[in-house]
Amino acid sequence: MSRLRWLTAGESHGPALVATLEGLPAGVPVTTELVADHLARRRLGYGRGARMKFERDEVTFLGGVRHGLSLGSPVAVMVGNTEWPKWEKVMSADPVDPAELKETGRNAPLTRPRPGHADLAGMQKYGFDEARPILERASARETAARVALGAVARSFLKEAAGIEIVSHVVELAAAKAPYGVYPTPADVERLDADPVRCLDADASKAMVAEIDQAHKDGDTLGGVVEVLAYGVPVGLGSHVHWDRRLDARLAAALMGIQAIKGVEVGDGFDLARVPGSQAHDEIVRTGDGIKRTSGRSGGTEGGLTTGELLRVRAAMKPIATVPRALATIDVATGEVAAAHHQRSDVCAVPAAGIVAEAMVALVLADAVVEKFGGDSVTETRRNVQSYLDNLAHQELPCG
Ligand SMILES: Cc1cc2nc3c(=O)[nH]c(=O)nc-3n(C[C@H](O)[C@H](O)[C@H](O)COP(=O)(O)O)c2cc1C
Ligand SMILES: C=C(O[C@@H]1CC(C(=O)O)=C[C@@H](OP(=O)(O)O)[C@H]1O)C(=O)O
Repeated sequence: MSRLRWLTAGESHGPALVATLEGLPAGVPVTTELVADHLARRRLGYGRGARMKFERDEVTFLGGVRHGLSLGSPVAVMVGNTEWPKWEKVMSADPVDPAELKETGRNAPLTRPRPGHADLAGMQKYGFDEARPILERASARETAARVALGAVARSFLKEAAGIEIVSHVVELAAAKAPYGVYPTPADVERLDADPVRCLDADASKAMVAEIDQAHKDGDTLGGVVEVLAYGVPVGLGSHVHWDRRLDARLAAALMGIQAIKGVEVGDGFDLARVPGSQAHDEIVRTGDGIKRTSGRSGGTEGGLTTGELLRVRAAMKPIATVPRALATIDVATGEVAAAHHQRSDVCAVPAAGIVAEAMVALVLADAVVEKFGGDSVTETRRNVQSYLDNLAHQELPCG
C-alpha cells in the first residue's frame, strides 16, 4: 500500500505553513530554489487578488535535505507568510489583550458566513460564533504547502522514472480551449507565460475577457484544468482493491483541492455518452511494442496505468467570496445580511492547475515508491529499469 505519507499544517494568516513528506528515498535532487520556482508558478494567473501581489512565499527546509539531495529521512519544509506581521495579534497562538487586538482593526467578528466557503458549516461543526477560526484553515493558502511537497515529488518522479507533469487550463467559465490538444513538457515555459495558462491564443484571450467581465460585474469564475503525466510506466496502482486503484487515488487527491467539484479521468463523463466502440482505446502491435490507437481512457484501465499518456481533469467552482456579496444570515443577530467580503480572487483556475500538478505528482510518487521501492533514488531507478527491461522481453503470445 501507500508508502509516501504527507501532511500540511498552518493557517492562511499564521506565521507559516509547514509540510512534511515521509518515505521519500535518499538522493533526490531538492533545493530551496526548486520549491520556490513552483511556488512562484502557483502565484501566476490573471484574476488573482491583491494578496498575490504583495505577499511572498519564503521557503525554508527544516529537515530531510542536505546539500541539495534528500536524505531518506522525513522532508520538512516551511513556507513563511509574509503577511504575518499584520496578523500577529489576530492569529497569535497565545492569548492577546483585547485592547491590543482592537488596535489592529482586524478583530471584527466575521458573523456573516459566505455561501460556498466552509464558514457556516465549519462554525456549526466546531462550535465557533464567527468564521475566522474556520476560514483560516479552509483558505487555499494551504495549497502553497502542497505545491512545495509536489515540487519534491516531481523531482523524485523525473529522477526515478523519467515522469514529467504538465497542466493547462482547458475551460474558464464559457471560454474553452480546443479539445484534444495536449501540451508537452516543452510547452511549460509558454504556458507559464500565458495569463491564464492556456495553450491556445484565441481561447486565452476569451478567458481573459471572461475574467474582465466578471471583475466589472463584481462576480467570480471557475473553470477546468487538465493534468498530463508523460512517461508513466504500465502497472502503477492495481485492479485488486478499491483503494489501490490509481484512478481512485487521483480522483480523491484532485477532489481534495479547495473548490474542486468534479474530476474526470481521460474523457470521463463523455465516455458515458458514446457506445463502447467509440469509448475504448484499441490495442495494436507496433514496432515500438503494444500501443493504443487513442487515449480516451486517460491512461488507466482497471485502476492500473496502461503506459499511455495519463490525463485527468478537475473542475473548479467559482470563488466563494463574491464581491457583489451573496445573501446570508448574520449569525450574531439572525437577520438577513450580505456575506462578508474583503479582497479576494476573481478567478484562481490557473493557480488550481499548479496545485493539481502537485497532487498528481504526490499520488504518482506514492505509486512509484509502492511498486518499485528503493531506499535511494538510484535503487528505485534500477528497479524501474529492470521492470521495463523485463516487460520488453515478456513472452506474450503476440510479443
Ligand atoms: C488557488 C485557489 C485560490 C482560491 N482563492 C480564493 C479566494 O481568494 N477567495 C475565496 O473565497 N475562495 C478562494 N478559493 C476557494 C476556496 O478555498 C474554496 O471555495 C473553499 O475552500 C470552499 O470550497 P469547497 O466547498 O470545495 O471546500 C481558492 C481556491 C484555490 C484552489
Ligand atoms: C493566500 C492565498 O490564497 C487565498 C485563498 C483564499 C481562500 O479563501 O481560499 C482567499 C484569499 O486570501 P485572503 O482572504 O487573505 O485575501 C486568497 O488570497 C494563496 O493562494 O497564497
